[in-house]
Formats: sequence, C-alpha cells, structure tokens
Amino acid sequence: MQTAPLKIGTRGSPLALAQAREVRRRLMEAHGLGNDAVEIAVMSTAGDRIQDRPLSEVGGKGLFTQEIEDALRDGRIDLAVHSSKDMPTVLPEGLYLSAFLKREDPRDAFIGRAAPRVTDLPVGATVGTSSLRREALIRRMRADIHVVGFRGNVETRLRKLEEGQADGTILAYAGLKRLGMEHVVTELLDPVLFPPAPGQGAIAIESRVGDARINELLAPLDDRDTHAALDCERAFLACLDGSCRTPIAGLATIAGDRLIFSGMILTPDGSEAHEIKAEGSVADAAIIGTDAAERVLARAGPHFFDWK
Ligand SMILES: NCc1[nH]cc(CCC(=O)O)c1CC(=O)O
Repeated sequence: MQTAPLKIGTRGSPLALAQAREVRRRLMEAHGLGNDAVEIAVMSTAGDRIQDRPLSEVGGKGLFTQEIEDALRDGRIDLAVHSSKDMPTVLPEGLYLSAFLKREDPRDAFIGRAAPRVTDLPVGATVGTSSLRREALIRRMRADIHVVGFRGNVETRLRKLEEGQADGTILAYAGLKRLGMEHVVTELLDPVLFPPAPGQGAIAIESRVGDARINELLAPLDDRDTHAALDCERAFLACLDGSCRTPIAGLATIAGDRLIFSGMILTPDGSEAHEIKAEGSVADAAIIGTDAAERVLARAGPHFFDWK
C-alpha cells in the first residue's frame, strides 16, 4: 500500500531549512524511508516579513510560528521543525513539542571586526544585535559599548557587519555550525559570563497531541537529556515572563540522572543582574526550572521590574 508522504513544515530561512533537512534525514534513517516518503513544506510567517523593527516591539515569539501551527492543526503538514529558542512557552491547544534533537553547542559566538575578542574592542565600540539578552549581557561586560539594532537572518546580520554597520555581532554558535559558517567566529563566549537563551542550540519538533502515528515515528529522534534540559529551561522562562521584553538567560546541563541549571535575569542596560543556580533529579526538570524562577524573582526584589 502506498501511504501519503510525511509533510514537515518549516520557515524558509537558510537556518530553518537546514534544521528541517536534518529532521527529514533523521526520520528517513530511523525508519528506513525512501527519498519521496518525507517532504518539506516551506511557509512564510509574519516574523519573516517584518524586518524593520525589533521583535520585542511587534509582539514576540508567536510571530514565527502561527502560520506553521495553523497548517499543523489543519492537517496540511504532519510536523513542524523549529529552533526551540524561538518557541513561545504556551503553545496552541492540541499542539506540543513532542521531540528535541540532541542539542548542538548552546554557546553564543562573537564575530568581531574591530577586534577578535569582546574585551579587546576599543572604547565606545558598537555591537549589532536585536536580542535584549545579548544587549544586556554585553553592556554588563562593557558598559561603554553601544548596541545597534541588527535584525534579519544570520546571513543578513553578517552582511551588515561586513558593511561596517557595527564593530562586532553576536550569534548562536549552533546556527552558524548548521549553516557551515563557524569559521566567521572570532570568540566563543563563556556561558558563565554570557549565558545563552533558554532553548538555544536545540531543534524542537512540534506535532499534534494524540497523533499516535506521527508521535511514534518521532520518538526515536527525541534525545532524553536535551528534552529534560528544555523542560527545565522552558519552565524557568514560563514562570518569569512569557514575553520577549525581559532579558532572560538559562541553561541546564545533564550529568547522568542529575540536572544542573543556571539562570539569569537582567535589566535591559545590564546594570543589574541576578543569577540563580539549581540542581536536582532529571525527573524533576520542570519543577527545578519553576523553583529557580521563583527564587531569582525573590532575589531580584519588587523593584527589579521598575524599568518596565
Ligand atoms: N532568533 C533567531 C535564531 N533562532 C535560533 C537561532 C540559532 C540556532 C539555535 O539557537 O538553535 C537563531 C539565530 C541566532 O540567535 O544567532
């Protein structure tokens, strides 16, 4: 019997396509499927069309997912591939993140034009980024640095850097690696000083709750450690602030059955930062994240959000 091909929905940026192809390859490999058994459907989202304003101003993370999630709910696609980092903490009714591929290096990378390392940049140098977290972290390291807005996909941001629109930029090392562009990196940033965004470096697969056929096909792609780390990081994020308006960092690592989490919240100018560490059993991943969020909020105190 001929069954219909599996349809993977994705955005059309080179990074999104590389991630969708990775999932397609893994699905074919896990189940011995032929070339025409898995198709990739490219979709445009509002987030791809709005290029001129920071996303934190136009309405946040759902902008990159809504059109794809509509197609998933309608059955036009069977699964959607996303960067975990771009996923809202609350998903539409009936959809869930059913699998996470083994995480790539979660660190941020500095790409310097004026100097290879952040600490060597001249006084008053400019760094291009539209991420509130990267802006706050870089200003925490170097309050003299000026941040200029850098939107667009990875290639666009590197072109802006090349054109001299900034002295350096910061991108996820994972994305550069997936694009085969890790050679542009001039410094890998220490995750203690420069902690990544929750979910950074992990590819998430979204599917329909109760779609047994698809969810069984996805099960062998799911990496247990990455899944636990993401449960913890996303619980931390969900408890702190669903929106993109607060600089938030968080990274969980797994050692056997132990989960070690480190999180941070900052004011947008980096003048105030509050760190939190937590550890526990992998089985309690989400509880550890929620608990860390409650503790970091208590530590920050009621005036932390005064800048809002
Ligand atoms: N918001 C864009 C985005 N979403 C995921 C990645 C990188 C890949 C990843 O974190 O898995 C990027 C680009 C970047 O931050 O450099």
